[in-house]
Amino acid sequence: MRGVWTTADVRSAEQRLLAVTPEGALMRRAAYGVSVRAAALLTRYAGRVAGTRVVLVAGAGNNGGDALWAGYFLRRRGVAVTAVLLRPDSTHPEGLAALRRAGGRTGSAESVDVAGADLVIDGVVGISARGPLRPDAEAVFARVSAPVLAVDLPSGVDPDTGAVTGPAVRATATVTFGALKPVHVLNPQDCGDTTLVDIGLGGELGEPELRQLDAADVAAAWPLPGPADDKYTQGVTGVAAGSATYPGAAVLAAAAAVRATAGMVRYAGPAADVVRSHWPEVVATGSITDAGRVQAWVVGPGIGTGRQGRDQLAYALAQGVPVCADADAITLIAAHPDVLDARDPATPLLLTPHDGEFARLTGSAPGPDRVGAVRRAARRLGAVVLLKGHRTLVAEPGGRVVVNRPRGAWLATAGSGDVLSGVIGALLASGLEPWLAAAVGADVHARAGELAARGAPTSASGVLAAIPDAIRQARALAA
Ligand SMILES: NC(=O)C1=CN([C@@H]2O[C@H](COP(=O)(O)OP(=O)(O)OC[C@H]3O[C@@H](n4cnc5c(N)ncnc54)[C@H](OP(=O)(O)O)[C@@H]3O)[C@@H](O)[C@H]2O)[C@@H](O)CC1
Ligand SMILES: Nc1ncnc2c1ncn2[C@@H]1O[C@H](COP(=O)(O)OP(=O)(O)O)[C@@H](O)[C@H]1O
Ligand SMILES: [K+]
Repeated sequence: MRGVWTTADVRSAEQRLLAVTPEGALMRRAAYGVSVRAAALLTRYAGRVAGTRVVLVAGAGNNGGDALWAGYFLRRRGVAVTAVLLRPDSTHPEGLAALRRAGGRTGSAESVDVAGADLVIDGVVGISARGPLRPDAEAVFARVSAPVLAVDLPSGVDPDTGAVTGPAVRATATVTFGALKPVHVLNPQDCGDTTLVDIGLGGELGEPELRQLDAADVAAAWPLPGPADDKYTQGVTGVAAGSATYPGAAVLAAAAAVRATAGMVRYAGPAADVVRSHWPEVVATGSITDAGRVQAWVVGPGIGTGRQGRDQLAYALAQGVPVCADADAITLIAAHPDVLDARDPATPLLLTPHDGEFARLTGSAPGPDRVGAVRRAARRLGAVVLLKGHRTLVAEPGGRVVVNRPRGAWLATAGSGDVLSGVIGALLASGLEPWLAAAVGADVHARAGELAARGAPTSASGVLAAIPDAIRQARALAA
């Protein structure tokens, strides 16, 4: 798992490291990393490094200092460097002196030929950023047509939430230092391709704010049958979904559970005939009370919000096995919180709302601080909460949050959420703890979306069919 730390965590870790590091060493290390990435971008976009033109946009603090020092290193590679000083009176003095010493020039926003640059380096503001770009910086970036390399993070984007509430830099690439910050994983669109430069912060960082799974984490967690296994030992998934009018949700959720693991899948509900006709390996019954034993229940997709759905949910919650409550089950819990009384508090509960369901469940939309919102909801509900969206967030009551890596927006298609709940249900049935089940399920779901699409729109059935390839992909990358 990769960690992601808040700006407050990074700042205090930097303070501890600064105390034992020679003056200016960290900044030069950081800036050298920026210059290396800048040279790679120049090679890619201008075909060469020496003889190109780079414009630095430097603000008042150390972020500007990094940019100026990066300019110093680029000068040594034959690049013509000009810095726009947004706050000439409070520009980082050592960085400015170094740039000048190396033959770099400076100018005002009006005098520098920003439009003629081969690359622009954004050193306006870093982890001390508050709010959007101010008008002077906004005016400079309005004239930029070259690729932009952001120092630490794209200025104007909130470092801790990734939210954009006004003018902001949209970077081609970002070089960050010491640790990934939330902006890099919550707003990859504005960061572009992010590289992390090691400045020796590792030992100073505590618990991360967010985590990201690697293929190795997914491969290690994914249940595979072993020599001693049979269809029961791998966990039986129960799916209570769909209705006579809407059998699709039932078919998709049950089929996703079939695709995800090798054990057995039971379906219970009014779409039993349809499910059976599409997926003969599913053991289907009309009523949840006749379903037989399972090791986890998925309940909710397409069950409706009436009496029947409520009874199914209450029954599933009373069985003493983990429950993944999705779609209508979430709406039912929001409308009748007492339905949760049927659950033994020790029985894991996992909720998978989209934004609308989240608002119903908690009384307010997630808002710009999605991590804070999902973390609070998990704590209050005593459940794992998976908040859907372009980036899926999974929080557990103890506060740990995983953010998945979006792989395009292919999953924005009807029924793909039903597929996700089936996958997660199968993982719960196999015995994975709910937080990990939701996180690795979301990862494979996103991989399946990308594999199904291969550059053209896909559908929930396409995502479903690609689940085995998604699992193979994670395992191959981890090998
Ligand atoms: N510490 C270390 O060891 C290392 C640190 N490193 C580097 O230092 C960076 C942090 O530097 P920092 O703390 O000096 O602040 P920084 O982000 O440059 O902001 C400066 C000032 O900008 C202003 N400002 C705020 N919002 C704004 C906005 N929206 N638009 C425009 N201006 C805005 C605000 O001042 P104000 O104008 O509000 O008085 C603020 O004080 C970090 O990101 C990394 O790049 C690396 O070298 C590695 C080693
Ligand atoms: N723009 C997007 N980019 C990536 N994933 C998305 C996007 N929009 C939705 N998704 C994903 O697609 C799934 C949709 O689920 P849901 O809203 O329950 O739809 P449905 O009810 O039609 O199945 C979720 O896993 C969600 O995270
Ligand atoms: K920046």
